[in-house]
Amino acid sequence: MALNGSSEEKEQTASWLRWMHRHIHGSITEETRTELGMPDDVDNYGYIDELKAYIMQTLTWATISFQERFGKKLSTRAKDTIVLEYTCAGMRLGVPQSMLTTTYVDFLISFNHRLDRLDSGYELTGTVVHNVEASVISAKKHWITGLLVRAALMVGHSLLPERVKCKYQLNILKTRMARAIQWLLCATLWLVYPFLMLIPLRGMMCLLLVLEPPLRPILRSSLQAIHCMDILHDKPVLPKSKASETSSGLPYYILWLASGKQRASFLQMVLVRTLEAQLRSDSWANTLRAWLTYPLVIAETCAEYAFHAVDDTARLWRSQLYESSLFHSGREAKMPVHIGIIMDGNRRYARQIGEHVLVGHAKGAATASKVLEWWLKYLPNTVNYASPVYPKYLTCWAFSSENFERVAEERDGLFAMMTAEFKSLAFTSIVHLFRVRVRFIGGERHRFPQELLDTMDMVEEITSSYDGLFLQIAVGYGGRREVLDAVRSLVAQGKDITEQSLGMETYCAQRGIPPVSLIVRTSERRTSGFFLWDTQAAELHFIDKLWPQLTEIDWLRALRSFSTREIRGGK
Ligand SMILES: CC(C)=CCC/C(C)=C/CC/C(C)=C/COP(=O)(O)OP(=O)(O)O
Repeated sequence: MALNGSSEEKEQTASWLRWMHRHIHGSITEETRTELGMPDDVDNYGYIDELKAYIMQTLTWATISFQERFGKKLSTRAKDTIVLEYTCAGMRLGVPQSMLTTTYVDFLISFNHRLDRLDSGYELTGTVVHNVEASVISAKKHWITGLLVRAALMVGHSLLPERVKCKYQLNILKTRMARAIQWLLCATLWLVYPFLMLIPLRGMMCLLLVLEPPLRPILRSSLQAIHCMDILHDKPVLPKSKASETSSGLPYYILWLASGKQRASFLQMVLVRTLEAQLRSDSWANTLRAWLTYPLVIAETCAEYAFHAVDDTARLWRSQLYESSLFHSGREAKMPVHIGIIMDGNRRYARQIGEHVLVGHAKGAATASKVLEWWLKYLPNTVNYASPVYPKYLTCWAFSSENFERVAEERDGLFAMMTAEFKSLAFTSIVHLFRVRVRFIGGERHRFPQELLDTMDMVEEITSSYDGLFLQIAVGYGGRREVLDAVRSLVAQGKDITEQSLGMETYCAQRGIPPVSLIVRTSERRTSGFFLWDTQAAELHFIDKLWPQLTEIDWLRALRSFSTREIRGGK
């Protein structure tokens, strides 16, 4: 599951989960439903929330056990993150937040408690387990997949908590021989785990498609199902046309298989190229052409990845150097308390790469998510973060009041993009891990589409109890408008307009957020009215790059630049 994947990736993951959900629902018989006291409600997919929470928690347990058994020992933070990933997925599937946990310690308590309740209350029985097992085993598939599915069931079962394992025995594990095979499988997995981890999940799926062509239509149709569903509104996430074929005539799932958290891994790419060659081999002449050019295609992929590997290593070293000079130099680095970011240059970037302006905005949105990652990345390992030496407040200016005047196509595209990004924010594990309270500031709400407004309300609501860090997103924001609103509010309250009273009415002050200490802006050297009142003492840091080109080093450089400035506040 993508920790910081793109919002599109998260939409896909959620829709995928919901799609599987529907199928599992299909395997639950009327009898089981009555026995479990499940409501007959189709919208609920036949699951009571308790059972959904139980499934999410079992998966959480299995993932953590898998990592610990076959991979490396996990830190508390890593475990917290896994718990949160499933919590976010559970929330997207409609499990009430109160039934899920945000830390590993709470997860253990809650999981054991849930198991106790399931044991003593209604019998969860092996029926559900056996029905799922039967439907998985009996589904029509090629022998390779059949074997893999059995192996996955065996390994998966070995990862369950002891008390669940002995209660819900799988049919395929009844014989001594099967249990010996299970033991062997686990031992083999332990040996090959480090190599397996080099191929991400999408690479594995690609490998399966290479080995077993009958699976291709299944992936195509399930991806169509994924693309056709948006978890909150049950409507298409991507236009249907995108789900069929790419411009080169290959199925759309190729693009999906070739994507990854940041860049697809090398082995994944080799597998994608192999699958492409197979897919192109639809006639004698095409087969010959595809396989003759195959070595060249692979050589090109190797060269591309070698270049990226050098580039990435250099970047990593540089950011590590910056990081250590900032955070580990022995003295406490001086940090801005509140950083305000003006993202500028998306359209120019799109023009530079010869793409539609919305592609520039999409790249810009990806950079905004990366900034969130960089902001949180250097924090100490804690959910109850309280260190005074790190920027606690971050404000990103996403949409200005002037942006309403852009052409309808761009404006509507931006609205759709912001809706997807903000929705994704609500289900981003690091937001919950660091207890980031998200709030939106700005005016002219009536000019935004209802879906965007609902999404903003939902994000604010989901994070309303958090107080670790604060993320403000300015939408429909204009500096003059903010001052005007403050004055109008004072007049309406019949108060005197003084420096002090006006200072209490700004968007930040109303939320208890301190004035901005550092403004970071890309590509231009002006502040365009950003927090007109609350930036009197703000330091400015301009970056001569377009917003989508921003890197982690630029972010660290901004922090370092602030830490070296002498700030006397006029004294
Ligand atoms: C999560 C989150 C905060 C998402 C925000 C989505 C996003 C990237 C909004 C930026 C929109 C915008 C008007 C950027 C300025 O570039 P420009 O269009 O003015 O480019 P130009 O200066 O080249 O014309």
